Amino acid sequence: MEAVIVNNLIKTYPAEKKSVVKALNDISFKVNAGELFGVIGPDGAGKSTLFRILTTLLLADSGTAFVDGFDVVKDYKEIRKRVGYMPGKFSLYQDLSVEENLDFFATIFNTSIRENYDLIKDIYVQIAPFKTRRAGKLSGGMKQKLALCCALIHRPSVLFLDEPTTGVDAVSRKEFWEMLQQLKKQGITILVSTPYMDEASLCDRVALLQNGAILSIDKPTVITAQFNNTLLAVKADNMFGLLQVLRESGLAANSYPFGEYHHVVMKDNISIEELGNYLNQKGCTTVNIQKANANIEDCFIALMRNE
Ligand SMILES: Nc1ncnc2c1ncn2[C@@H]1O[C@H](COP(=O)(O)OP(=O)(O)OP(=O)(O)O)[C@@H](O)[C@H]1O
Repeated sequence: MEAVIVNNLIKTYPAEKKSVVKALNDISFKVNAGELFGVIGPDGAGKSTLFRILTTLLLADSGTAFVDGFDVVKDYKEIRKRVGYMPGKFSLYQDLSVEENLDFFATIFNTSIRENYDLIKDIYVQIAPFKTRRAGKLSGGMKQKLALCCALIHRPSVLFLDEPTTGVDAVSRKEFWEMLQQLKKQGITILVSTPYMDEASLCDRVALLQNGAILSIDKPTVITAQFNNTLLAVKADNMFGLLQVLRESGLAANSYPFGEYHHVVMKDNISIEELGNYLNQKGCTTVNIQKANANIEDCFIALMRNE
């Protein structure tokens, strides 16, 4: 069964000089019940707009969407009972304590912390030592855990997490994804948006979103397997100079900084030796060339160029 169905959603916002921004440009997709589904895209791709439409906080210009079988427009009251939503910006009451925030969210959903404690227990024990601390005085990682507890306290069947790991340190990010895997085991469908491409591999399936359009949608391993150019990781003493030489060479279809290397997407008929010789001729020193495996970021860059 599908937990989310999106058909031809279009959403525009008014922009300057009577023009419009197409935040969602006719997108369609489905999410299966129990899936951990990632919406991956840079700032401005349309992630928040999509989540706000699916959680009934915003109306689309056209198209239809269903969550848990209910129409986001006609059945918005039913959907609000069934979804948990963690918005991108910290949305809890800064002046209420950890415990008071949780109690508040439980009360507005007509439930209690006790009733659903088993669902949040593993997350809540991590913030319980600070339960009397005001939410505004928590660290970023703790705020994120509290927000997740509040989004779960009414036992939603579909959970929407909008950029939950943005601005959170690497350790907390890892812990957060482990928590999502545990929630998935409890049968909750999870839609999570993120600008961090490395998080794609932690999802069952992902939609790559750019300028309101889906560039690709599949299992992360299927998307990376579709990258069919030779990809090289290249390093030299002068990385800035190396990038310029690569871009002027005409040997690469694309080249871009990637961690401590530059990734180079080779043109079909060019060998690694040819590239190495060319770089040496052009005065690049201590050149190191290795074959690389494309990850989601490489695929995203390639798909964006094709667009
Ligand atoms: N209320 C608004 N009025 C005008 N334009 C908007 C409004 N909200 C969003 N936009 C524009 O719509 C596009 C999509 O924005 P959206 O916030 O959905 O993207 P996002 O992927 O969530 O990125 P971000 O992380 O930057 O919020 C962007 O170009 C944004 O500037």
